[in-house]
Amino acid sequence: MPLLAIKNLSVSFLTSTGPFMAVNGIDITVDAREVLAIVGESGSGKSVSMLAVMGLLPDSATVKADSMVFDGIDLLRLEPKERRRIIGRDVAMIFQEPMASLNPCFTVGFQIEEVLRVHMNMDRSQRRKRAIELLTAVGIPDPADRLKSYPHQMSGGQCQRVMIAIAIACNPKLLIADEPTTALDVTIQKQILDLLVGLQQEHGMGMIMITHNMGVVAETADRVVVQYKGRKMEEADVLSLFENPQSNYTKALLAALPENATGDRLPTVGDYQMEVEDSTAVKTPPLEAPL
Ligand SMILES: Nc1ncnc2c1ncn2[C@@H]1O[C@H](COP(=O)(O)OP(=O)(O)OP(=O)(O)O)[C@@H](O)[C@H]1O
Repeated sequence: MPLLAIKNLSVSFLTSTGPFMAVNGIDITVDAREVLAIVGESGSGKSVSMLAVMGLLPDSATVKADSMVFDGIDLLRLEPKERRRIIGRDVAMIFQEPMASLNPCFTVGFQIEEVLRVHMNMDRSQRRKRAIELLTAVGIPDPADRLKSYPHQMSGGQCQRVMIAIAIACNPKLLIADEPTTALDVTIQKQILDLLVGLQQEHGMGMIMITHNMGVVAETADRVVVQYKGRKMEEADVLSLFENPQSNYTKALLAALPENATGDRLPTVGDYQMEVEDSTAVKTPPLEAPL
């Protein structure tokens, strides 16, 4: 049984110009201990799909799905309070902007301990001990001292490490990482990816890695879902996707990698004249790389 199985997820937003369909009939599964990457360009509905699982979308969103089963329980059939209890403890999410995700008014120690207080029912000394353990696990030196730091006293990479510490604080079964390295310096990105994959393996978590970066997919994923304009274009294990992509959109994403450039300029996804008619049909594109 998969850890998470979503069937036929759709999300639409009420906007001033009428309803806007951000996610359109997507199925997603991830197994325990598996890393699933959801890849696609900006606006393809990657974040919205996962925010729907977390129950974090605004009131203007309408979420529909046939089922959304996590660890054997259909989240759609739970009372909001019960759903929040499961989601906060067993499913954790980290976001692109670590500085924006942490509260600037509280020390990182307070913010880590708050999660432990709410979800793990630990007393003060247990929380402090666990917070030090967590900062050690995410590679922050002098953890006992750093607990007293405010987010602005730490670098972007360190803040992302703190966010990861908060995310794994309750030993979640599933970790959703939404573009966790995009806002970071290139030299730090690899360290954070390695940290995430290391923790995923050590703790046996399932992980969903949302990214627009095929390099990140290659580094981290076992399996990949490719999304475009709210629809699933392709799903494959990572090797098959890179060696034998089926959809033209995936081919376009791969062709746009700098190492695959063949002409004077990089091809763009637009060069492949994407036309989405239904979740599987994409018109045959001109596949030669542009000159
Ligand atoms: N609250 C909202 N109201 C209206 N439209 C929204 C809202 N949130 C997201 N959208 C739209 O839904 C679509 C999908 O957004 P989403 O953030 O999931 O894209 P994404 O693939 O994760 O891209 P990115 O990597 O840029 O975050 C976008 O067109 C976005 O503008």
